[in-house]
Amino acid sequence: MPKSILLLNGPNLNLLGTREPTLYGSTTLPSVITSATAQAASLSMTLTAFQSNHEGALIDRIHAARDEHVDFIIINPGGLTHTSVALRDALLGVDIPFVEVHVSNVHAREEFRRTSYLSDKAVAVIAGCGVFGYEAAVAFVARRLGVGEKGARL
Ligand SMILES: O=C1C[C@@](O)(C(=O)O)C[C@@H](O)[C@@H]1O
Repeated sequence: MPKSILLLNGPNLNLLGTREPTLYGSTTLPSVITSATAQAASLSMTLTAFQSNHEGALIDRIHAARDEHVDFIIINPGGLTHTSVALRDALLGVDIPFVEVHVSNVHAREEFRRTSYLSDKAVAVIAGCGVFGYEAAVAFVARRLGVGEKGARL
């Protein structure tokens, strides 16, 4: 079985590419997903993507990931990063390792964006690299899982 990644995007990330472009750039979410899917395949992994503007839908998708034996989750929780105990509990509940990604540098913005309900439980946190953060996350997960690129482990 190839290793599998679930790429989750939370509220408002469907607007990526058109939303506040000075902060988030001009690359759309479908484009990010197409690239990440191809990148994962090139590293002998599968990648499934899901975006929702609804906290409960994201939680349901995380629960389903356990039944699907997903190996790693990459999540940009959007604004739920700073508010959601329930999303934290879902990720801890399924016990699937995850990487937290933010397109913008959340530490260089409003004070409330410096608090994350997920970061202390994430294997890694990537912020401020623009949409390259997703590519970095997929490459990191491959190394962590010991696939692709000579099976190097982090
Ligand atoms: O929706 C988002 C996007 C974001 O997660 C990012 O990718 O930089 C940062 C969050 O603070 C914000 O609410």
